[in-house]
Amino acid sequence: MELVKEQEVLIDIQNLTVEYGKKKNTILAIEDINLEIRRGEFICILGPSGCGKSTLLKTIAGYLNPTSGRCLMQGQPINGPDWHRGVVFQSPTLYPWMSIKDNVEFGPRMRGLPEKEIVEIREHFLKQVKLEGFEDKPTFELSGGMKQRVALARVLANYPQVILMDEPLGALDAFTRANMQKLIRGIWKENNSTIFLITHDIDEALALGTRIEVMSKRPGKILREFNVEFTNTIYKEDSDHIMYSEKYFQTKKEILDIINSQTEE
Ligand SMILES: Nc1ncnc2c1ncn2[C@@H]1O[C@H](COP(=O)(O)OP(=O)(O)OP(=O)(O)O)[C@@H](O)[C@H]1O
Repeated sequence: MELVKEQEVLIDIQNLTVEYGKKKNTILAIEDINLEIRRGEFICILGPSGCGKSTLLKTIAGYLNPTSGRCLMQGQPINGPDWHRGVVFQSPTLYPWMSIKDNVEFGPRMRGLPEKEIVEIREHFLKQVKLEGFEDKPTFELSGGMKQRVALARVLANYPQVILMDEPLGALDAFTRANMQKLIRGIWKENNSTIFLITHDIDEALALGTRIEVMSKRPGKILREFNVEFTNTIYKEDSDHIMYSEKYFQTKKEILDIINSQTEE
């Protein structure tokens, strides 16, 4: 943990409150959130349904403005979406008429990179998400897991400073989900990425995160923070065999108790 503390703060959220609507019809979604995201962290957000997790992510992405408080990236207020924060949603937002190749090349092409570099980036990231050989397939033909891998490659191709994921695996079957978790962990490690991921699945947060933030019911506040490192120990080296520890089950129960306390009337 000491090492992480020395890393640069990429996102600095200070007393963030976000409301929807105007005047009498406002909905207070999140209230007074303070959170720092440091380079290399894998932050997982858990909380009851409707507590404001997506609102927090959308504010970091720059889609929503703070009602009060601040959301800074490398010291500068976030004023709108940009390539430094790549977003992966539950339903992959791909261009369905385009091939996998064109979807992944889209960002680098928009940034005006030379053709040779665009091809290198595309080949590198399609290999990383294990889709080499599928370049020319149109994306409407793909399974849910494949689409999500294209969405991930498309975000990675922009070399974002932070990757924001809003329940990226929520719509996948259990088997594909487990494979995708492994893939995301591998990419995070290999690229030394910084990831902020929303999930409803405590096991997913425990298996991936280096820090878990548990939110209250709406208006969402951060109730507890858990520094965890099961992501580095949970898999036996070079195998798919998962090793759960006493500490794992203890932490899971603590988180479950907090979330249950927020959903009981
Ligand atoms: N555009 C909007 N206008 C008004 N209210 C909204 C809007 N978007 C979200 N909300 C409300 O704000 C609250 C927080 O929503 P948000 O989607 O951030 O929660 P969440 O924790 O991500 O939900 P879930 O777990 O169900 O995905 C909810 O009560 C929701 O109904």
